[in-house]
Amino acid sequence: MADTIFQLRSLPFFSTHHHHYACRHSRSRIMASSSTSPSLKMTHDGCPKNKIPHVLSVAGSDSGAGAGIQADMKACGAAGVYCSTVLTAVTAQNTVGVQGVHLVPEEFVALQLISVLSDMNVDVVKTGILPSIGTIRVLCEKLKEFPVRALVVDPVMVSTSGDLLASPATMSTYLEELLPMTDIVTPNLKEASAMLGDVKELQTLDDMRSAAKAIHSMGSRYVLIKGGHLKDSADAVDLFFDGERFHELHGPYIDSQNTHGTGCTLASYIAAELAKGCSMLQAVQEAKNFIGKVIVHSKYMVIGSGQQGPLDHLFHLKNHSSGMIKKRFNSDNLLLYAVTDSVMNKKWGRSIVDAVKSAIEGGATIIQLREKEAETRYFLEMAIACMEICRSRDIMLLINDRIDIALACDAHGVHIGQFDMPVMKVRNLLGPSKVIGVSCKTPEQAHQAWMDGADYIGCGGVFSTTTKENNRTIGLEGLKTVCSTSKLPVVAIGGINGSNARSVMEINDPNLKGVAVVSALFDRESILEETHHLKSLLLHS
Ligand SMILES: Cc1ncc(COP(=O)(O)OP(=O)(O)O)c(N)n1
Ligand SMILES: Cc1nc(C(=O)O)sc1CCOP(=O)(O)O
Ligand SMILES: [Mg+2]
Repeated sequence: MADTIFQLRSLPFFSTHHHHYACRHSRSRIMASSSTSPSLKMTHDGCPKNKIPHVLSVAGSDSGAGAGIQADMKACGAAGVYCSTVLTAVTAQNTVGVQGVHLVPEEFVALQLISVLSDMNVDVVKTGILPSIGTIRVLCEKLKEFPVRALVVDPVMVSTSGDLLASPATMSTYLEELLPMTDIVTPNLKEASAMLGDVKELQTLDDMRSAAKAIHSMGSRYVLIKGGHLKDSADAVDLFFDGERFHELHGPYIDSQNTHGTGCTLASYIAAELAKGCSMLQAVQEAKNFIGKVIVHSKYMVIGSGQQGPLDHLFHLKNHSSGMIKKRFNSDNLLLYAVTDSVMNKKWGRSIVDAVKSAIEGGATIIQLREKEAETRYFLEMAIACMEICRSRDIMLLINDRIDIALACDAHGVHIGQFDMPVMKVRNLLGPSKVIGVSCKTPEQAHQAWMDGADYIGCGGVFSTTTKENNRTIGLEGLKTVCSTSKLPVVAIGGINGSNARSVMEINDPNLKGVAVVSALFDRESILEETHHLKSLLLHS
């Protein structure tokens, strides 16, 4: 306590800087629509200063850096938002478990809160573990003294084994004093049930709806119940309630050991998006997308020997070519994508290998072996021979549909459709360094492919074709729609040839990287000449 008083006296802001915050003292909470409030000041040389979105995390430290303050900082960093921290507890933990907890005295929690809130233009406060009644009260008091735009509460109250971490008295203070100040609370199923007195285990979406209503009536303006562990559901369904309407947020349930800290990360990412000016629903959707991606990217990471590894929040900063980390796919390779066809090769009396050689000589930038008729033994022999050619010419070779052949010949990747093996299963089998392309006709399919960790999208049929039976065409309009929302590079396919390739590229969307062609190259007398001709058209369009 003596140390605390000494520090209060030694801080300069009490007498001189207090007036800066007078304008922030009326609490403006996050509304259903977006809002930003950049407060620009000038530097001494007349340049405008940028107000950086700022989240304050009031939470515990995790020495293993999977959860707690450390996860919060990384999640905010990934969202491009500044994160300051007030520690409420220090834990000794790793991937095996929690070995010890040391609570930070509430006077010192108060001092940290004053230090940050009085000086640093905090937009949004996010809470994690609040281990005592005193800590909860100190936080409520300081938030009244230094209002912020939003309060995001992650109610860390139930351990993964199901034990209640908060005493009944602490829980009451939480519900009666903190929840009415809360903009969004993000319990998982067990926490939601604990908040409601543990009278019922939440098992269905209907249970989640009733719980969300009850928690909303306790004072939180928005409620997000995370249904990650909901029984009998293949999806990870979260339920968002805004006081009037429910929104179900669906995402694939991703089977991974590296999920420690997902709750902290989700709440922090919501806080970060709010700090940037998103509406509450947008913030929740962005956070859900981020969590899905980060779990996929963290799946193969090995840190620690325990059951629950951490997430790799900053995966997008990495560009390694090591086997462990995903190789970056150069989308320029999609410019002229040559897709083989065994029926056409038979018709013209040539082997797959000769067809591939000619296409590469003519200027194809990537090859796909699409051999619907070929027997497995022959297909594998041809694929191995084609891989040798492609490796020597530094051209990628992908296999259509057949994950087994891709594995056996160590192809650069695969192309799969909506009815082939699911992307995430393929990723499990091939590992992070292989390229996965997915056929998509709609923005929803393209979004899913991105969420699942695909590398590019094949979009078509742009025009009608006899190469693929019963293929629905989407036209140039359909191609434009997919390209305009896609987060992945796109290659157009279906009926593309020398007379229409320009019109395809002229939709002029930066996501459209090239055209994939079968018959206009392989159902012709000279593959080399046709490829060469199409390549020069593409280079000059
Ligand atoms: C580049 C590219 N785009 C789309 C497809 C079509 O794949 P899919 O929908 O799986 O159909 P099949 O090719 O298997 O008949 C593709 N092969 N390549
Ligand atoms: C293999 C394939 N996939 C399509 C899709 O729409 O996803 S269209 C198609 C056939 C493309 O052959 P061609 O260039 O001869 O028209
Ligand atoms: Mg297929």
